Amino acid sequence: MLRIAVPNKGALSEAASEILKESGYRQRSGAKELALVDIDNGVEFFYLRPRDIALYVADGTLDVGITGRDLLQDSGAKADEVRNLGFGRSKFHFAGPAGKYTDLAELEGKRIATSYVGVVEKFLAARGINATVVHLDGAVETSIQLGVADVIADVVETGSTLRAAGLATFGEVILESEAVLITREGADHGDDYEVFLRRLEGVLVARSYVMMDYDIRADQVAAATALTPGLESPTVSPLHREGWVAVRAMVPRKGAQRLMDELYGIGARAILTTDIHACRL
Ligand SMILES: Nc1ncnc2c1ncn2[C@@H]1O[C@H](COP(=O)(O)OP(=O)(O)OP(=O)(O)O)[C@@H](O)[C@H]1O
Ligand SMILES: O=P(O)(O)OC[C@H]1O[C@H](OP(=O)(O)OP(=O)(O)O)[C@H](O)[C@@H]1O
Ligand SMILES: [Mg+2]
Repeated sequence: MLRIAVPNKGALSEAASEILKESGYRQRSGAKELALVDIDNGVEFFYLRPRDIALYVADGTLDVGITGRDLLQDSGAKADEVRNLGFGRSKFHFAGPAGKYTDLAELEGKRIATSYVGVVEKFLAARGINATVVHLDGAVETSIQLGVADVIADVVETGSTLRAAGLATFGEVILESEAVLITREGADHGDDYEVFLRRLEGVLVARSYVMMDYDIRADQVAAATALTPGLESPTVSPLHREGWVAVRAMVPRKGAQRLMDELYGIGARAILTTDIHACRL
């Protein structure tokens, strides 16, 4: 059986279970369930802290896992990213009292509070900056007010937690993160793994593409299909109306509205987009 680690709590947990459900796998019915066997699909799921998942996967205890890129890098575990999953996006930043810091060189000699000691120490070493790293489990924004740190290094999503604490980021983004699928380097997990990957890929493509249909005059087909080339090639079917054809192609969801405007501009009519729920390419 393929053994898969899924975040049990936190920012990645719900979205991870959601994508697995969309991919046709059983998921647990309550947060207290720690493991679940999906016999029909030959897969066993283990619900674990996202921070621990890379370690289980790297040592071969589990075959595949969903975790955050930042957590994977922080752990230093020898697991590989197989696929980015498009949710749980965040940026890792240094931050201090608003207006007080502008440059990362100012970190020299400071006390830096973080839950991501691995990421921060690697960054400081690469820049040759000497600073003291203070390890906290969470709520790091409060540590400055409480006097245990001068600056923090943390995950920023909307920025509202920083603002509420009177803090602001400074310097460049240290790391752009999102949920990723990880596995052990060089591992061969067999057919159930290949099916798992194809199913996930199908859902990810379905999320980022829409199906577009439109009617157009036959003499404009070349121009229109240049705009909507599809994945393999667009379907062009005759219409009852003389000199017109119907075209069907998958197009990226992002930019679909602009594409509809352009198609309309070259004479296409009855332009429709519809969601795709799953696919195999
Ligand atoms: N708003 C967010 N807050 C925290 N982590 C986020 C956020 N958005 C995305 N993430 C990502 O989620 C992962 C952190 O997961 P984790 O479960 O440790 O977070 P958490 O929400 O802080 O959970 P908890 O605090 O309940 O332990 C990281 O990969 C991080 O980049
Ligand atoms: O930019 P934002 O949208 O405000 O999100 C980022 C905040 O969310 C997370 O905290 P969480 O709620 O997980 O609490 P924790 O620090 O105790 O883990 C993270 O550590 C930041 O504090
Ligand atoms: Mg947290």
